[in-house]
Amino acid sequence: MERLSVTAFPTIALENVAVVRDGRRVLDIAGLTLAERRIGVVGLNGSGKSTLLKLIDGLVLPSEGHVTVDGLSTATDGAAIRRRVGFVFQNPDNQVVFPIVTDDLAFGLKNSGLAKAEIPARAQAALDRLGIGHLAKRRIHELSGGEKQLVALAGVITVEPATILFDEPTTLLDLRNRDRFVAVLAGLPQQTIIASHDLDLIATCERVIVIHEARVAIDAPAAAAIAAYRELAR
Ligand SMILES: Nc1ncnc2c1ncn2[C@@H]1O[C@H](COP(=O)(O)OP(=O)(O)OP(=O)(O)O)[C@@H](O)[C@H]1O
Repeated sequence: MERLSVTAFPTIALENVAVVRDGRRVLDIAGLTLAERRIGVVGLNGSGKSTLLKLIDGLVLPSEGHVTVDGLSTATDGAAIRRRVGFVFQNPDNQVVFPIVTDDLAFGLKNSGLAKAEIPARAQAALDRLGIGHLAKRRIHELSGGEKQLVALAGVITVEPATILFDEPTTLLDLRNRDRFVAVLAGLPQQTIIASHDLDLIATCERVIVIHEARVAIDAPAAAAIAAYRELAR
């Protein structure tokens, strides 16, 4: 059963943003507004994709310029933004804290404002939604990579963010788990922004941004953006 109803997607805006590291501009974006449901981000290694995602939820702050989510600034409203914007990392081991699946999800809900008694049901509902309700009492470190990735996604879904950022979500998955994860992702009602080298996954996005040498080189519907990226990558 669908728990979430997302009617309008947040507006993410980057204005004159630069991220400078060791004197080098590792991301340099004059202006970018993101409001579509499914947005893909592609680019060569080191082009700046992860940095872009981390800017959006304030894990990285801009050295210059401003990043806002529905008018909230990552510089001053990071905590409020992270309640609206969830992040699924490439390696699920980086985002699980507790050994047992339900305990980990419950931990994520500690500051959600939910009554303590409601937390287990909310956690179970997120697992059920992803078809992994049977993993609730399992030890996370004994799960397969694909199962762990789904548990990490369940942990993000429980807090019902309006936007979910995915950084290389399928690279650790075998073909079966990848296909399962991609199917789950396609059914999410949230705004999703996906950085990936998996061009079949990127092809499912309505808008695709190609980052090249720290800048937005192409911003187009998926087919055109992927074709242009293939040319760029030659
Ligand atoms: N804290 C930092 N200090 C120095 N350089 C950094 C730092 N963070 C990122 N960089 C550099 O910024 C550039 C962009 O990194 P980023 O992780 O955003 O790239 P990416 O496009 O996600 O790459 P990949 O496809 O390899 O994951 C890289 O050259 C990286 O080395």
